[in-house]
Amino acid sequence: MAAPGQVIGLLGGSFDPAHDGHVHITREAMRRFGLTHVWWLVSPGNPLKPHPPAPLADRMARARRVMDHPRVTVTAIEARLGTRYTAATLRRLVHLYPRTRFVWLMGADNLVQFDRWQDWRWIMENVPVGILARPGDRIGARTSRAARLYSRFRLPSRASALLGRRPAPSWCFVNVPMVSVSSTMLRDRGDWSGHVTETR
Ligand SMILES: Nc1ncnc2c1ncn2[C@@H]1O[C@H](COP(=O)(O)OP(=O)(O)OP(=O)(O)O)[C@@H](O)[C@H]1O
Ligand SMILES: O=C(O)c1ccc[n+]([C@@H]2O[C@H](COP(=O)([O-])O)[C@@H](O)[C@H]2O)c1
Repeated sequence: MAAPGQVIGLLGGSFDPAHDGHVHITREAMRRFGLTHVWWLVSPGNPLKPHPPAPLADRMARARRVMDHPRVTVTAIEARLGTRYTAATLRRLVHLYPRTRFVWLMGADNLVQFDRWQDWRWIMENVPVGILARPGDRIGARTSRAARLYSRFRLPSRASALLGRRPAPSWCFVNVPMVSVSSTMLRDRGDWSGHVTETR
């Protein structure tokens, strides 16, 4: 699945459902962070979210319809590995693919609460992190605890293309054009409730 020399961006998410915002940040991340590939890690369930998402098979099917790019793979690898926490997933991937470079990708909203993630410092210290602007979260992200504690490891956005080749800790925030869609918005509009009412 991964080959030596590749620089693979990992976009973890509930994808409940996948939408144009995910597609947009994936394309921007490939361009800005010098990634050769991106994997969408469709999560068995975000450990911080109280309600379980739609069935994994439905979210995978929708994600594969929405994201059509030869260098993007939609995968349920966390379900296969039996991991739910990102640090555990990354530990396994780094072990399985020692000659591949990984970059953890996330929207700015996740940097705001990153210090609540399990072993978040391990993530910062072992895998470069690429952060993409999201409506409403740009300032909160840049002033977050994680951003402050790791401020001296921040790569300036003009050097973002180097992120995937740098040793951790290294993180970079890029101010990409923003798309305001969210899965919450789509669920609230009734556009998605797994296989039961999906119309697309
Ligand atoms: N419009 C967007 N702009 C920037 N980042 C986004 C956007 N939508 C999702 N992301 C990022 O994609 C990753 C996966 O997101 P997720 O599947 O939780 O979608 P979501 O729209 O945030 O869902 P929900 O509304 O249910 O919280 C996260 O890192 C999130 O920050
Ligand atoms: O590891 C953690 O503690 C942790 C806490 C919250 C979220 N995550 C991961 O962050 C990614 C985005 O989650 P979500 O639900 O906002 O799409 C997804 O891969 C989750 O598994 C991970």
